[in-house]
Amino acid sequence: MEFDYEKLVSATDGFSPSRLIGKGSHGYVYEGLLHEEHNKRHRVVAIKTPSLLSSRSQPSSLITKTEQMKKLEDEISVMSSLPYNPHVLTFLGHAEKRLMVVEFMPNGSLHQLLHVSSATTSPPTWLKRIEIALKIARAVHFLHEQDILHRDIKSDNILFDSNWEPKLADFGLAVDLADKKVPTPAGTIGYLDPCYTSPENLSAKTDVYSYGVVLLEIVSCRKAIDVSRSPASIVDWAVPLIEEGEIGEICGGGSGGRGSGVFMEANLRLLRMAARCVSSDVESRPSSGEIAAEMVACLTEPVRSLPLWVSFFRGVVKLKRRKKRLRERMTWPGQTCRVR
Ligand SMILES: Nc1ncnc2c1ncn2[C@@H]1O[C@H](COP(=O)(O)OP(=O)(O)OP(=O)(O)O)[C@@H](O)[C@H]1O
Repeated sequence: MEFDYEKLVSATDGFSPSRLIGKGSHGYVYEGLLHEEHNKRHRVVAIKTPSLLSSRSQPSSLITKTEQMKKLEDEISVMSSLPYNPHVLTFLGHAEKRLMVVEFMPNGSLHQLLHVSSATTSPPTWLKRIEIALKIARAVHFLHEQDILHRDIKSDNILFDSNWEPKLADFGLAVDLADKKVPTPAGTIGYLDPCYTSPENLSAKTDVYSYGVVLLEIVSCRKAIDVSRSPASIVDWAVPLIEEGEIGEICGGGSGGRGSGVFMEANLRLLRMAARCVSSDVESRPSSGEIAAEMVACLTEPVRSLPLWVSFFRGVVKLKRRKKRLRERMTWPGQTCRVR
């Protein structure tokens, strides 16, 4: 959808600092209030601009301006080509390819949820976290099916909507393989595939590496790079532990899955897959489709072992009832009988 440029400017009160949500390396994101003619309602959206368009931004060099405009144009082009997917940030439109309108995500990022909020509150339960991982695996698989590579999968780029549904966002580095352009390697340190050293090395497995890092982050609640620890890289820390089968330390970070028996088997499978994702042998990494399927299997694993628990508890309840009935039958007025 094409928006009127001036309408978007006024939706942000002229790029008012009070509407600024955040700053990226190439642009600013504002909260905008759009008046929708068809239903006479207001809708909150997020509006992304190259930072030079913001009235209070520092003057930029010509190269930087061109680069910023180009990056946003590319992002608009990729996002507008995508069909709707519930796990991908929804593109709503643009104005002159200089402003991009997307759905507003009011609940912050996965990075905040795992690493910032956890300073005051405990991180989400194991099940919740693995559900997030599954949804993002589906988002990546969806993109790969459309021949799109994201190139910047990280917990900062997984945002939560008003229902706390996670969505993959920030397509600033995304590449449409149909365009046959080979961009120079780019990404975020800590998530960037070390095998992606030249443009020709780019493949879907580059995204798989970054996803593997996010999965390690989700399971362990440890940052991708944590300079206060040794080794600082989550990959260098977790992979040897996974190879030795010592996953207790990795799973100890969050609540609800601390190596407890029911989840242990699922955690082991998840972590083995994460280790395959970040393998230096690119060919041995799973495809995004395989990841999504394995995630489903891991999520159903604890549920499959539930019948065992359920029948155990049913057995205990039945036994208690039987004892109670027996006690009632064997008890006469003035006489007690002990049934163990
Ligand atoms: N649709 C949205 N709703 C709410 N907040 C958003 C939305 N999109 C981005 N943000 C927030 O705005 C900030 C800037 O986002 P943006 O995608 O431009 O850059 P980034 O991911 O921080 O950086 P970079 O582009 O350098 O990777 C981030 O804090 C992000 O969480």
